[in-house]
Amino acid sequence: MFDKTTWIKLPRNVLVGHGVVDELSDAVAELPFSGSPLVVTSPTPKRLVGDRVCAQFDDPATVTVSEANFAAVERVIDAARETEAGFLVGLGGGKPVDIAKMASDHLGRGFVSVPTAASHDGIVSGRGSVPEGDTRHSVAADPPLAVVADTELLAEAPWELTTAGCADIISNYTAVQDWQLANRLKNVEYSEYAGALSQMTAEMLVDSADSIKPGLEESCWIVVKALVSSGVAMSIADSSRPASGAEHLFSHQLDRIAPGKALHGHQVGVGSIMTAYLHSGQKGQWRNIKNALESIDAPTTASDLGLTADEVLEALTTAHEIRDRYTILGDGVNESAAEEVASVTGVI
Ligand SMILES: NC(=O)C1=CN([C@@H]2O[C@H](COP(=O)(O)OP(=O)(O)OC[C@H]3O[C@@H](n4cnc5c(N)ncnc54)[C@H](OP(=O)(O)O)[C@@H]3O)[C@@H](O)[C@H]2O)C=CC1
Ligand SMILES: O=C(CO)COP(=O)(O)O
Ligand SMILES: [Zn+2]
Repeated sequence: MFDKTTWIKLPRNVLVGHGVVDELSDAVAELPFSGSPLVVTSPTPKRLVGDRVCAQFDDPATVTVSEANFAAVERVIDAARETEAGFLVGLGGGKPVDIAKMASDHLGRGFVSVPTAASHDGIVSGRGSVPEGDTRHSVAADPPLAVVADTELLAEAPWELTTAGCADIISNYTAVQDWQLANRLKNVEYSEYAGALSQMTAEMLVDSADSIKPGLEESCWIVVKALVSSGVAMSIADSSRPASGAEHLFSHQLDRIAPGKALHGHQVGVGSIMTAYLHSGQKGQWRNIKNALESIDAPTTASDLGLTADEVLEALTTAHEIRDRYTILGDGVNESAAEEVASVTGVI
């Protein structure tokens, strides 16, 4: 008997464009929600666009979070219960969106993602990432039922947030290579469809690199579409594998060693340069990844990230301990090999 079952959870309405934040209530009206939302946001997005969002609903409650942690998720769960919110709106960067996502998953109430920064693919995906103890990587959580990405707002956000989103997508190259390697060596289940979608997303972004420039609203359009596509690849795989390999392990380890120094996307971009080298050596595609990152003005070195060489080397040699996910790092890169890859690629 054929006994394979796949359950792919995807957003239903995805709005991307100039001024679409004012269409949030229309996007929501089509969804199986009732009542008013709880708007989960953080200080800057609240100041920038909170009133425009709240004005579209009947007396919505708001929770402002400033840290991504489980206490904040609990606070949001309590507020949603107290206010009998019908659904949650995550308004902001990855932090409030993830907190809303985790709380809505716990409550079994839907949520809508309204990103104000195109900083990584978590704004779309069925993955939630809230640090707990030593854990930094994402866990499964229901994806947003709608994503409303206003390119006018996103284009006004600091440019580095957008380049971080680009770098998160460029890192899909090495994530897919790691996934294929794990399939060959460890028989890890691999989805051709999700792998191809993720790789194509990275290729399309790199092909558009010339159109990705600060102040150009079209750049945000390109990046958001790529983030959506990467999120879909993760939903198809029911795993972050298509978009997260050794370069993400390196970034998660940096979040423990040197917290708050650099953005997620920027860290994975630099990680991707090094893990591409580990995959294929001098003649491999690490130069293409580095060139692509340079062309959009994303960091390519330890000092661009505000990190010391020692921090990079420590993260690279210990990244394999982050989670049970087989990658090119195998059972660990030793110190001299780490120094070689980081110096040949110009990271240190
Ligand atoms: N779910 C997933 O798969 C993933 C989740 N993550 C998580 O996402 C978070 C990081 O995401 P990131 O977006 O960088 O983090 P934040 O939400 O912290 O946003 C970064 C900064 O940008 C500010 N900001 C947001 N929008 C604007 C805007 N339009 N204009 C000016 N400033 C703005 C924020 O302000 P303020 O300080 O007021 O919030 C904050 O200071 C982490 O918690 C990480 O764990 C990361 C990768 C993947
Ligand atoms: O950031 C992600 C994909 O870009 C999620 O990956 P992790 O599961 O490693 O947190
Ligand atoms: Zn990522």
